[in-house]
Amino acid sequence: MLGYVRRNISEVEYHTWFAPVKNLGVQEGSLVLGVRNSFAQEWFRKHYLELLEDALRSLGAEHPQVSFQVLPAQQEAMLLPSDPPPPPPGRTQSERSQAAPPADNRKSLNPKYTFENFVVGPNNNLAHAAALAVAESPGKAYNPLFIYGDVGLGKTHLMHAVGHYMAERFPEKRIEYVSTESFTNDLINAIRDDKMTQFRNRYRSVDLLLVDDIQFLAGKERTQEEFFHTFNALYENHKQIILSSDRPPKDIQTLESRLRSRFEWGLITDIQSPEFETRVAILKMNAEHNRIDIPQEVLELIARQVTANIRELEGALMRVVAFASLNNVPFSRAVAAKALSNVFAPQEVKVEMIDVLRQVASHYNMPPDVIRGSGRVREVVVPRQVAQYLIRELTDHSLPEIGQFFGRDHSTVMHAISKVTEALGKDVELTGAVNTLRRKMQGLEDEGLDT
Ligand SMILES: Nc1ncnc2c1ncn2[C@@H]1O[C@H](COP(=O)(O)OP(=O)(O)OP(=O)(O)O)[C@@H](O)[C@H]1O
Repeated sequence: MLGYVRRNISEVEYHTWFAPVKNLGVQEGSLVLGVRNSFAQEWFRKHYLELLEDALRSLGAEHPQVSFQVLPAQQEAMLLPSDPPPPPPGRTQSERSQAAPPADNRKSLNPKYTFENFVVGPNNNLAHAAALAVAESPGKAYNPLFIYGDVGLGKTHLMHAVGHYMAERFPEKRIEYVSTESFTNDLINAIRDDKMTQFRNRYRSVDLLLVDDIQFLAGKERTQEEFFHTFNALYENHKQIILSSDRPPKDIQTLESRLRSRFEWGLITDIQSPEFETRVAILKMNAEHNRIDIPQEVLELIARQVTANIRELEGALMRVVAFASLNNVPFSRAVAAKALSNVFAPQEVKVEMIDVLRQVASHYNMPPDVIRGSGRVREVVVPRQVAQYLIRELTDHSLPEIGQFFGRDHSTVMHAISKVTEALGKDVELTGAVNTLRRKMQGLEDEGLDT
């Protein structure tokens, strides 16, 4: 069936969407395909349902039915499998291959969330260093390790990375990742089914316990009580505990003080929103893992628009890839702006001085440095004035800042702006250039896209 699909769509499209799909078999007469998230589910329903039904018809099905199910997080792999992680420091490949066969101690871990796949930047380097220290000396370096930060910034990723690292080195160790919600539900079920001994055995016999979203312990007295005993049992046996939360322990309301103080025993570290360069690096890594060749300037445009949440950043990249492949157009800034325009209103598109300069340079077919340089011939002066005019219009930069960018003072920029303003409506060529460039920069250039 996949052969049929592959013949009918582009290679990029196939790799982006179909390579990660899992066949979950036939349920109630419908072929069920597992997809990585709800965005992909919606996308498949909208764009590939007919194709898949045709594929089934080509195999003789009379009334083909296909449905899509989101895979649970731990089954969700990289879109395409990446290379296996390198051996941890201190062990050679041959020693590694003689080690015991990997136990299923990674079953609660997402295979994508490794240290190798974690981009380190100023926003997360302390949390990363702490996680690495814990991975190297579990139960010794910092116990517990408490990581906090806003939604989608990599807390779960780092916790799992410690798990993978430990699983690789000590296949016999027991690793358990659980959300606070699952811990609570397990407890409720254990109480209901009279299975508290099993519950305690399960959580108190692990070597590494990773608990996500610990802030949800707030207000749950019975769960807090049980977690307190779990914590003590592990701690006393020098087992490593890592907790994540959206806020530091002191800000978790209605948390028993004995728990709060325990959470503060080890190391508390936070993760902040990534800055621009880190966002671009994350996008680049994602694109490389998925073997998508996408120009840096397109990645930069995406990174400028999605600033606060890495999960959304990854979603934005997927949107752009999907949009370009469905419209069969190469990646460009205009395509990316268009792909994201439903999610981010055009006025939110942030344009930087360097973007304007690049666009003007490409419009006039000359290197950006020549426009910024000292040349005084009309062929260079006009593009320079246009660039300064558009920067003033499309960015928040002040006249002195624009002047500095061009190595000139603010009065030169003022002069450039008034020159362009005067010429608009009179000089047809210049007016055309300004309008085209403005549209491009605002992401409104449609490049003949079929939307
Ligand atoms: N530094 C990073 N490098 C690469 N990918 C990252 C990085 N930080 C986060 N991610 C990716 O961003 C996505 C969200 O990360 P994660 O689920 O760990 O966030 P979180 O902080 O636990 O969020 P939540 O509070 O919603 O649970 C994941 O796909 C993760 O792989």
